[in-house]
Formats: sequence, structure tokens, C-alpha cells
Amino acid sequence: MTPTAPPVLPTTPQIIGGCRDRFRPRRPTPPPGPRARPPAPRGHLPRGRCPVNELKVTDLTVKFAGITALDHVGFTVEPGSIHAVIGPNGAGKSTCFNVLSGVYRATSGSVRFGDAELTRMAPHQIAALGVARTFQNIALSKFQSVEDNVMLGRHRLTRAGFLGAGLRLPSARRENARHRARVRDIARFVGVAEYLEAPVGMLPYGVQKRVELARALAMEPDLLLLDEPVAGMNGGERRAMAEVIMAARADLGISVLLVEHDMGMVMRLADQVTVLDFGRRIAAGPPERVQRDPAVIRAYLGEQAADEQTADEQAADEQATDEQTADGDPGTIRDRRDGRAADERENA
Ligand SMILES: Nc1ncnc2c1ncn2[C@@H]1O[C@H](COP(=O)(O)OP(=O)(O)OP(=O)(O)O)[C@@H](O)[C@H]1O
Repeated sequence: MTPTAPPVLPTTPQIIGGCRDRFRPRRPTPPPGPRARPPAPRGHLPRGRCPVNELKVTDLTVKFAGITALDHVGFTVEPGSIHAVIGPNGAGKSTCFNVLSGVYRATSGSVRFGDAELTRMAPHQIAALGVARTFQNIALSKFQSVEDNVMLGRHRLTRAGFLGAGLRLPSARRENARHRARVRDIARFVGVAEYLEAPVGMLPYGVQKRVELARALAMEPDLLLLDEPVAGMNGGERRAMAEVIMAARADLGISVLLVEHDMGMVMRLADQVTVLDFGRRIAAGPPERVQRDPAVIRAYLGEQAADEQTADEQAADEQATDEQTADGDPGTIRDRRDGRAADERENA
């Protein structure tokens, strides 16, 4: 089956409690032409609030027996921005995500989301603050329908207790209907509405990944943590997912922190990038700057390749990279350890 692109609804985008002005995408809209970005899908997701909380990671250290997976790492995710954490295999990206979502305990350091200190919280408490995450490997109930899977994301917003729902009290039925209507809105937003009745396990991989994103959005998050959202996808599926992520930020004002190996995706989506290597932060800044950073090139390509980049070559690279970046091309960064990013270039 071929992936289905999210629909572009023929409506004026509804932005949502004034979020649009406040969280307008920071990069200028590219001019029309062959390199113009496709329009983001428009949704109907009324929200009563705008995210105002920044995520501030300070001096975060995580040690496993004998291994320092994160070593005094720090970065800030501004409200309404897309921030990428990248790095070669084993750099500490997943460990970082697992601390932010309460799965791992930090050895030291701080993770603040607004006024809350997340390092002392359990995953469900962090979720209750409006932090939702997706996983590297799809974590959905394969035998349940798309609708029921996305409904699981509404759990923390459900007021009717187990008894009320079991007895099918009128108030519980009304609430259930409201949540299901919202789930349908969200399914339209991410482009999976046509699959609502289908068991998740029957769907193509790219659609399943979008269902997982729909479930995270069903939690009405202020911050989305996306762990390799396009891993294993083909080119069409990647583009569809990229559009949904951009729409979540642009139309809903949701902040996004993503870990991704696909450098084309990172360069295209991220406002800011933090680069880790062997648990340390080796670079940070806008993607255009980070991809030219010698420490980053060294981390991905190795010492020799970095040394071979003479001043003349760098000047030539810069010009080429500017052109590639406009196309979402990964540019100079490739993964020295598994070559995945390089293979993914043509699909970006
Ligand atoms: N639960 C754990 N127990 C022991 N060591 C761990 C654990 N989780 C991660 N590590 C180690 O911490 C280091 C960082 O791993 P991590 O998975 O965070 O890297 P990563 O950047 O996400 O890599 P990848 O891109 O391959 O997913 C690695 O050396 C890894 O072996």
C-alpha cells in the first residue's frame, strides 16, 4: 500500500487562542518555486491555551555501571519551537529522552518544564504536565482499532470514573462522545481518518507511526518528544510525517523536541539543534551553523575527514550546503558509525 498524505483541508486555519501570532514559525516562508515547502495540513483542533513553558535541561548527567551516557548536558527548548538532538550512535540521545519522560533517573542535573522539576517525577506525572512522547519502535496495540488506540491518549483527560463508564451513565456517555469527536479531529489532522476502524497491525508502517503521533496529540500536549519519528519510513512517508510535525508546531503552537538520524529531516524542520557525542554536548545552534561545525563533522565523519576539509574546500562546501539545505538535503553531516544518514539522503 502506498502511504496516504495528510489532507489539506480547504478551511482557514483555526488558530487557537491567539497561538498563531505568538508561535509563528521562526523561519521565513520560502518563496514559491521548485524548492518551496509543501503547505502544512490544516486541522481543526481548538485549544484553550498556548504553551508558555520552556524546557530547560541543565548539567544533566546519567551514569550506568561504568558508562557515562550523559555528561553535564544542557539545552533549552523555547515554547513553540522545534529543537533536534542529534549525534552518532551511542551519543546519549535516547538516554536523554528517557530522562525527560521519566523512564530513566538522572544521576545529577536538572530538567525543568516551566516551574516543574521533571527529574523527580514519574512518567504519568510528566505526562500530566503536558509532555507527550512517541517511541523509536511503535508502541501501539496492534489488534485494536486506530480510534481505540488514539482514545488511549485521552485517558488522563477523562473525568468519568471506571464505575460511571461501566454503568454507562449518561454523563459518562456524553464525555465518551466528546472524546471520540476529538479523536476524529486529531485523526484528520494527522491524515489517518480513513483508517479509524482498522486494526493498527493491518496498516502500513508509515501510517502506524502517524497513529502513534495522533495518540500523543490526543493528550493535548504542550511539548512533544519524538524519538526518531521517520525511522524506517520511505520518502513519501517521511514527507507526510514532516508536514504533520510542522503543522503541530505552526498551527497548534506545540513545542517539539526530536531525536532523529535523518539529517535532511533535521535540517529542514529544526529551529535549533543540539549535537551530542559520547554523552557530551559538542555543538549547539541553528542547523545551518551546526552542520558546518568542525566538531560535528569530526564526530560524524571521523578525524581524518575533518582534517581533510581544507579552508578552500570548506568555502566550496558552504555554498553547496546552502543550496542543499533548501532542499532538505543532509549536507555535510553523515553518520560515521552506521552510514544510515547517508543512505537516507535520496529519500529526504
Ligand atoms: N539501560 C542502560 N544500561 C546500560 N547502558 C546503557 C543503557 N542505556 C543506554 N546505555 C548506554 O549509554 C550510552 C548511550 O546510549 P543511548 O542509547 O542513549 O545512545 P543513542 O544516541 O540514543 O544511540 P542510538 O542512536 O544508537 O539510539 C551507550 O553507551 C549505551 O550503551
